[in-house]
Amino acid sequence: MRRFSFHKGHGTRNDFIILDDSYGMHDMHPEFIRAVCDRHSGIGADGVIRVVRASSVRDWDGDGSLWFMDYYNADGSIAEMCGNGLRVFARHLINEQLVDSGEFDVATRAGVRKVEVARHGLITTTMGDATVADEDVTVRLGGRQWPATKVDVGNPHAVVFLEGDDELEALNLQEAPTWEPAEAFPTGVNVEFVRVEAPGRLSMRVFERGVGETQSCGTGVVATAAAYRRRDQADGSIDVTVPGGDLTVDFNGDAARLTGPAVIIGRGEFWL
Ligand SMILES: N[C@@H](CCC[C@H](N)C(=O)O)C(=O)O
Repeated sequence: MRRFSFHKGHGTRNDFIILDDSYGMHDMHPEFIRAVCDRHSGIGADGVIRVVRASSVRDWDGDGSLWFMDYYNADGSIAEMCGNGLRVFARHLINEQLVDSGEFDVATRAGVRKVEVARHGLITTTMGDATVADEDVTVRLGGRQWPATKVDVGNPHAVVFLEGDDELEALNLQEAPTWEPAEAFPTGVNVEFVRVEAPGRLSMRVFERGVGETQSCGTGVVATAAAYRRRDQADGSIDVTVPGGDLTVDFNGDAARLTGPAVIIGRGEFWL
């Protein structure tokens, strides 16, 4: 039997198991990830975040003194980036005194991201460039289809704008959306469904690659805001409401920043 300790946290109810593994000794096998993320027989989470020193990450050739956010989806797949996970990771580093101020850099597979903890408790992170493609793709779900904007936030997104009043709530996201052309997203995609509530105010639901419907997706919120900016030529910060809460995105050119809450809810020990 293997025993390990963990923390659990969430950002707008996108929830994560956090494993401290400074020197990269833990075996992050997909079967292990699936077992701990199982909501019936495991701890239950949308993903696992391993807290590891960048110098212990084989493919990392940047600043080795940083902490690296090693992110896995609940199905065991690796993702390049997780926006909500980054804030939860930052909160954990602060709580565990692994950083010595409220402003620090974090290494991720999508590059280095900056964290700023505000006095009122919200956390702002840089999210890199949100790159909106010129060509739309098609998303299908439940016998319907929509044009979708393809956005890269380090990880892949397809953003669908819905027009009808109750359409967002009526979607059945127990079913996985599909997309065309298949080559547009060779490693899968996160699909966001969006309603514009007012200028600069959006509501969104998401079907995450490697998980299914989640209560929130930080990179999805950034992708949605970037697609909205392009569609409506909008300026200024953009507020996005997801089932799990509220997040705000602002841009400097294509460079996005995401602000929202992050909470550590407890810690425990798991036997496998
Ligand atoms: N929930 C995350 C995104 C996690 C990764 C995603 N499912 C993927 O596979 O790209 C977020 O908050 O950004």
